[in-house]
Amino acid sequence: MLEQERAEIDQIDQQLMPLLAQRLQVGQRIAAVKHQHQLPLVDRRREAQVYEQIGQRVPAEQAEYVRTLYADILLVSKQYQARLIKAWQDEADGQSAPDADQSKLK
Ligand SMILES: C=C(O[C@@H]1C=C(C(=O)O)C=C[C@H]1O)C(=O)O
Repeated sequence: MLEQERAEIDQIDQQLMPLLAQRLQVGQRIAAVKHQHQLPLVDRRREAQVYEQIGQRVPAEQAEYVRTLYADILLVSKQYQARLIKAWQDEADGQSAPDADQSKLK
């Protein structure tokens, strides 16, 4: 019982997990550009495009669930980028302690 379905889910996860890691990896490159050019971390217009694509790619009855999943994917994506940018900034500032200089906190 359920072996077949769980094997299917395992196969899907096998594709999905590396793709999620790859997505974060591309985010790392985007973060580097944002750091280099002092661009804001969050881009709401781009996020709206991502959510819009869900409506085009997912059956209507599942779109709401996929949107919820993407809210987490985007959140983690931004957390990851924020951590990278902070580390690069600290490096550029000479490894100052995180709260040693309040003026550097965003
Ligand atoms: C990856 C980016 O950074 C943020 C994260 C996004 C994402 O994970 O899709 C989209 C927009 C930004 O808020 C980006 O700017 O493209």
